[in-house]
Amino acid sequence: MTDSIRFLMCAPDHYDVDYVINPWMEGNVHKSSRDRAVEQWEKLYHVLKENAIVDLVPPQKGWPDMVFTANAGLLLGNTFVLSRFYHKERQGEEPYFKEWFEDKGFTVHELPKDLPFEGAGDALLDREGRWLWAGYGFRSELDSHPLLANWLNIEVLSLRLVDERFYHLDTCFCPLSGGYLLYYPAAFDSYSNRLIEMRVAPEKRIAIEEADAANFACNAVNINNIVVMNKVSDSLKTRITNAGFKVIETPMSEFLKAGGACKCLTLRVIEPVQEDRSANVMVESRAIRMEGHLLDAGLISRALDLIVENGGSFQVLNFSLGEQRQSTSTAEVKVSAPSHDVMEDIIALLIDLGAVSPPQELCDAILEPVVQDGVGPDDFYVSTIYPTEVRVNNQWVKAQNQRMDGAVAITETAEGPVATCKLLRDLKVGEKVVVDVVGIRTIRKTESREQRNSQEFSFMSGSVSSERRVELVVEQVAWELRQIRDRGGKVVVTAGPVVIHTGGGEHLAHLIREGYVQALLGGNAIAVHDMEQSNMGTSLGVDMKRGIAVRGGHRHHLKIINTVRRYGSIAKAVEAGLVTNGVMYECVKNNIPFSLAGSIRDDGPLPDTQMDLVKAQEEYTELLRGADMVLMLSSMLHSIGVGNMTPAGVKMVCVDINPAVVTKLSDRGSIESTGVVTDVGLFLSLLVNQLDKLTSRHHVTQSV
Ligand SMILES: NC(=O)c1ccc[n+]([C@@H]2O[C@H](COP(=O)([O-])OP(=O)(O)OC[C@H]3O[C@@H](n4cnc5c(N)ncnc54)[C@H](O)[C@@H]3O)[C@@H](O)[C@H]2O)c1
Ligand SMILES: NC(=[NH2+])NCCC[C@H](N)C(=O)O
Repeated sequence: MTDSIRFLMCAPDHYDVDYVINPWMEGNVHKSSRDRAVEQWEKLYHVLKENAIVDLVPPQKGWPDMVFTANAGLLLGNTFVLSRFYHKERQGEEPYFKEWFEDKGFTVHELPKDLPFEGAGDALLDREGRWLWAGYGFRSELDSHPLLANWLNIEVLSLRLVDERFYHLDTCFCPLSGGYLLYYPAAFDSYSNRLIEMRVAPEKRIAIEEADAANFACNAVNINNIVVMNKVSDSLKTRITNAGFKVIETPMSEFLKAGGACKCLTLRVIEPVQEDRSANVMVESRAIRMEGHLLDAGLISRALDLIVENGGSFQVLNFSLGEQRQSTSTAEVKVSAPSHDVMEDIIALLIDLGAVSPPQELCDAILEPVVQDGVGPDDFYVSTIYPTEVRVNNQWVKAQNQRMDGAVAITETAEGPVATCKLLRDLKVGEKVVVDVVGIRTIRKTESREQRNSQEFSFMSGSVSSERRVELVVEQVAWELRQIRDRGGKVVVTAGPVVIHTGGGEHLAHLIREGYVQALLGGNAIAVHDMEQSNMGTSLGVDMKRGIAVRGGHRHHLKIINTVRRYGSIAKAVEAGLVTNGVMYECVKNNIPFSLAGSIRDDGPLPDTQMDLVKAQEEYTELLRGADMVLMLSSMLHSIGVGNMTPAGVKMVCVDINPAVVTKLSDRGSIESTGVVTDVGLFLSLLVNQLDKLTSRHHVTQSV
């Protein structure tokens, strides 16, 4: 028996599965055998007693989970942090554990109300006493970690649990003596896995498979070189043995039904204490403020979900609900994250939802100089599609040229600071760039309930519409196109060769001729196949009238490329009468600017195809400037390129037969984007039909 090692246990007199608070209890209510549970508990008790001292806390009727003393609290030296249980089913255990530790002379700390922390179930000391691993995500709140660090004067490393089955840290993580660690990596998020890998050398990590994890192999009691656990696979047993430990198996089937095993049934009362330790925790907290239709637009729930999904936790500090239909609500939320990097990721996402710092915490954006042309500082703020303002010299400055995936550069001018979204390659020495995520806000339109509902109906709120709804979307797009044309607005079309292959070319040509398109973006192929069709009646060698391949037709597109190259440009080929109809013909005849961006697939290319991709991106950006609507027609490559350049506020309609492409393009979190999963030829023909109907109806109305 090792004198210095001491455990606390609680006899299973009142143990049963009475309720469901974890996935293991599901379907097991009153299904565990009392006799077998007692037998298994006794066996564990005796194994431990042979190797350590075991104290007992009296069991209490009505608190069946009190057997799991690991959850009583957390001890270090003479300090005990009492658990604050997440579920009311276990909260009644707290006073009994408190009394026991106070009686024994421990200094007992209690967490604030509503800040759950489930003791040694969720906090495990490195066996050398160097730091404390603390879990969060299900039962314990991240915000409890700074308190643990202070009370216990130790470094706390926060680990996020992501698999409900492993809801307590000790179900999937077991530090062993000699710096070894037995753990199940899939129970943690990637940030936590990186942290574990940074602190525990590869040869000391014993990562286990799901089958052993599901048998609670990590829920083991380690006493020096002994590891006591539920039954374990032979291969894992060999690995643990090879690391110098002796494995003692003891059955735990009855406790598994409540989601616990060996380690849960014990609380180590004497832990190694390192003298030269100091409090340290990487957890950061910041407050944010949100205003708008927080409840009925679902903004607040989106914000809170986003915090949790990205590894943070939150506390709603105050919430004032707008009382009238038109009035807005405000909320102040404290966000906590396990590190600065995670905090930045979360805040950047919240900024996109319109979150700002509360007035008392407002400060200027942090700027760092560009020290090499075309390279930003490491921590640069990545711009999004949303209109963005940065705070410079206590003033909000609106960023110019809003686009996603850029940096925000600040230049001082005589009129004051100017903020511009810039691609990394365009950054210049002498400029300053916004880093971190403070002093940045995005401007979200606050639509009234009615506006939102009608837009949602008409544009389906960024949703992907099914075939039977195509006609409805076509009606809406036609309506928008006509409105934009009539007020002298700008519609940019991006299109791939499928438009021509599906017979949509004549319809797109019609739209251009009728003034519905103000710029065309595409690649080599749309122009090649459009002119092939105009000149030879085929598209990629397929006869467009009969729908069959023409003998030798595969050469057609090369011939047209060759001829246009001889003329020197598409415009010259049109002027010379080589091309007499179609998409490119209408662009030339109606002075509609177009840009053809090159790609690795291109044949030829056509003389107009811009093979310098930086220049092509610039041409695209230029043609997109001031657009009211972008119609994306069956080109994943060019449509995604365009999506990246287009700020929020521009209506985007993406038509593609592949739902994944449509989802990627229309899922911009902005109300203006709509996806249509359908054949592009069919879409264009319906659209032209609808526009004709609208126009004739317009004429009729006028003449009445
Ligand atoms: N001969 C050539 O020079 C040549 C030929 C082909 C492509 N290219 C070039 O390769 C690049 C990529 O071409 P891309 O944009 O066509 O390819 P892409 O794969 O990026 O996009 C094609 C899209 O069309 C969709 N689609 C297929 N059938 C459809 C239908 N019936 N209705 C609606 N959508 C449909 C697909 O789901 C896909 O998303 C472009 O730059 C293009 O110019 C060159
Ligand atoms: N430290 C542990 N993992 N304890 C297991 C606790 C089991 C108990 N039924 C609960 O859900 O709270």
